[in-house]
Amino acid sequence: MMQQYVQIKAHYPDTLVLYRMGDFYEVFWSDAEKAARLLDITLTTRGQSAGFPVAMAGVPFHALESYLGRLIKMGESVAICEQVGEVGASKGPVERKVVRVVTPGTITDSELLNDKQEAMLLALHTAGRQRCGLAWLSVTQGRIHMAECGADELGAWLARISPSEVLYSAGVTERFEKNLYALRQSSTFTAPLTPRPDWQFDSGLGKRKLLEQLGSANLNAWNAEDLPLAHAACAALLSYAEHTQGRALPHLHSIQVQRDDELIALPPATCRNLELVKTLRGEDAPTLFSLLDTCMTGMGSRLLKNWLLEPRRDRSHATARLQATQVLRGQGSGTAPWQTLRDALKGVSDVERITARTALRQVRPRELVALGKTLQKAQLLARSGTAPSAYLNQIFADLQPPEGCAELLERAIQEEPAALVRDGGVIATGFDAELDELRSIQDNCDGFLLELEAKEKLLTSIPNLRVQFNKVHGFYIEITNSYRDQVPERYRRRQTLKNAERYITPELKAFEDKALSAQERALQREKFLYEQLLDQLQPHVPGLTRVAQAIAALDVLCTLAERSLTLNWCAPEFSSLPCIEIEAGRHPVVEARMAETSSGSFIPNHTQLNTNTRMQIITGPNMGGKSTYMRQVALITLLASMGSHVPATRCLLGPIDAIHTRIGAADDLANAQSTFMMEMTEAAQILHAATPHSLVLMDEIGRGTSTFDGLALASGIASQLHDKTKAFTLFATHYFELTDLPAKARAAINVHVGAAEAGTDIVFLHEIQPGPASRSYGIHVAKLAGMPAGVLNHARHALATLEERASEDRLQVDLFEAPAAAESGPSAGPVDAALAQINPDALSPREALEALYQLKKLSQQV
Ligand SMILES: Nc1ncnc2c1ncn2[C@@H]1O[C@H](COP(=O)(O)OP(=O)(O)OP(=O)(O)O)[C@@H](O)[C@H]1O
Repeated sequence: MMQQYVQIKAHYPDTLVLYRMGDFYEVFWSDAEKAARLLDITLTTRGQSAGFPVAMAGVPFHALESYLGRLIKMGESVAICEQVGEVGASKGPVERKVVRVVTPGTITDSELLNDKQEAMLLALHTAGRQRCGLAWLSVTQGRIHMAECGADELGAWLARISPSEVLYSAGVTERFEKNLYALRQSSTFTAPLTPRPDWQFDSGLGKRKLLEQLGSANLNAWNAEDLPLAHAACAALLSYAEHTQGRALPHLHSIQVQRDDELIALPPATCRNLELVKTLRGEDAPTLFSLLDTCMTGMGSRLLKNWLLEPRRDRSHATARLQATQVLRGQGSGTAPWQTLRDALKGVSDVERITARTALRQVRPRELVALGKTLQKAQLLARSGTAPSAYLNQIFADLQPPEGCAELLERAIQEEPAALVRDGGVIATGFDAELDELRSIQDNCDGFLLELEAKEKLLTSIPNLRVQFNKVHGFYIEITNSYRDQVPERYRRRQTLKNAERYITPELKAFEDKALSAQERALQREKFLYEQLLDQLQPHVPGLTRVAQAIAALDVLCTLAERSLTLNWCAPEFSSLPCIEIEAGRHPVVEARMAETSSGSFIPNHTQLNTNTRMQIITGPNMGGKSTYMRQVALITLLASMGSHVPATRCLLGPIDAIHTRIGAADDLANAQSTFMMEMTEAAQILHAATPHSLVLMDEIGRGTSTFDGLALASGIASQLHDKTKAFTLFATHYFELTDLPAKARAAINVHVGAAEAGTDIVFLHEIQPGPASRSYGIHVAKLAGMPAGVLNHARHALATLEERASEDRLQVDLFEAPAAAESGPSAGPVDAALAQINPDALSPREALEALYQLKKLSQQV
């Protein structure tokens, strides 16, 4: 048996192999030590191998799911090795096989999956330094996603996709691998990284696999022909997914190509700072997603998250969603359409995951019952009639279940089947004549025997004749010796006892054959019928996927309608001219929190950004509401772009290509970056990436260093954003000197958050008002924070002295004066000069070598 184990384990060197032995899954040697450590189970030893005791640990088979869940959460992969042969059918150990490998990115078990979250498996390919190919899929969805991006954008893609497992080629450069681990350490993504053999990342192989998967001659229909790097990633992705499932994935029949210029870029910092799906502390609520997600189904929640994190630059999707939401909101009288539809969506099963599990032949009987019921509901919903929204009509059309599927499920599966097929009691009565007969034999066994006994008594006139059964001899008719001579010819003797003889008749023998194996055969028959049912369901898989998508979309649209009404949001409008115009905008999450805790009402604020005003310099006291205001503009922009209503009374939005944020500074100790370094890195990334169609939030840039350095850098960054980048910019600062910028910069204005003084106290008005703030109120805020009176007194005194000296010494410094010349790199030396003279294409090998010697000589002289 250990030989068999070692052979199996050799194929899964980096995976915990759970080896089925009777009622336990056992792990051996280093796997046992690891499992004992991770799961806190007892480590024992048994027997010896090469003179050493064999370490082993085990978990009971019925508790597998819970142990699996814990291992997967810890990022482990597990190979499940089952007994597949008949016990005792051959010499030696019963045949065993790894039936599936469960990894964090390829889980399909409903118990292990999060309802609201897709488990994405992502493969990553890089050739050269510049470009990366990405391919990702959720095994429980029917779609492969592909993209190619610049190496510097990889972090943003990984943050947005948020994979559960990342595959990369074992042949990548050390530098690339280091970068990847650095991204993970900086929490850009949290998934385990799994290296795969280099040869699996083959572009040609990937394309062939895709064509095979889609049953198509080319990839033009999906606009996916020209993506060799993504194809290479796809090859590894599909190989791994198939390897873990132990079979092909027939339900993957569409691809979606994402191009970087199609989506509104939401870099990792933006997702984090705007608290879209996680709070800054890493919790699930309160976030924008937790506020929005009142979906009735897991499918809806997952799609909503997708819409939120993948807003498109093109407004057609958003417009269609808004139109549909408008219809669902109703006219204000009677029950609104969204309410009726939501009621119907209650209790709907996860068709998407059940469909995937059907395609993978892992589906459980009860899931199929739930699927059948949902399809009946979907059929009713599909008849909801026509609506003045093309998108809604398409959804209603897509809700029509595949022909005959619901009926097949209803006929085939019992209403309340056993949890597992192996327990029997799954296939419905009336579905299969042979199964019904086998079951009736079991049910009627006693009746038959009594009937037979009465009949034989009558025929033979033997009053104490008895029909009986025992495990060794099976069925028999027992006749005491006193009636021996009345035994008819047709009786065959089976066994002789002291006082009696036991007989069998052809009729009883036939019954015995049937009855003895009836239970076993019924079970076999059920398994066979279940497999046959799965075969019959396979052609319905594409149709079922379509129904799943329609349910999810309907759920999200009803949710958006409900949220817009409950939270009193308005429909945004889109413009082709650059602008972000918001009337009475609110921060949705802060407002909801305030309503929840009854801590006053949120003060709405207007925002006017257009070609004339591209930048707001925002000043005002700490706690005044600067960050809240800036974030609310970004959140409203994002909500509108995904096709949701927005917390405002009016919103007009022009084209947007990215939302960049530089807010607060969390120390990145893990990556040994100081607060200031991180602040500058993020600001530099924004200056490189932003365009005139981007929205940029800069909160207190420069505060992480000395006042002069910080002020100088902040003014440089503000000027660059205004003059060169020309992005829509909200620039909050405590440097009053920056309020001089609008005097010079045509498209910048000053605004401030209002505050009123009441003696030594301060009242925050949270209102954005035109012009710069008059003062900073830092000491007032410190008082509010409970700073000791001694410190406050000291500070007031120091402040007065500082202010006095500053006004005496104040030099007329013009922060925004253009520098004499752009700072160039280090001055060019003789080596650079010599290098500049060289044209590599024009050199012979000999000349090249000569040039190299010369350069070396020059460099030694420097
Ligand atoms: N418009 C508003 N209406 C009501 N309350 C608000 C509003 N804006 C902000 N607040 C409240 O004020 C608090 C502080 O706001 P915020 O963090 O935006 O201030 P800030 O000016 O950015 O402060 P700092 O400069 O210290 O970062 C918020 O937590 C919120 O409770």
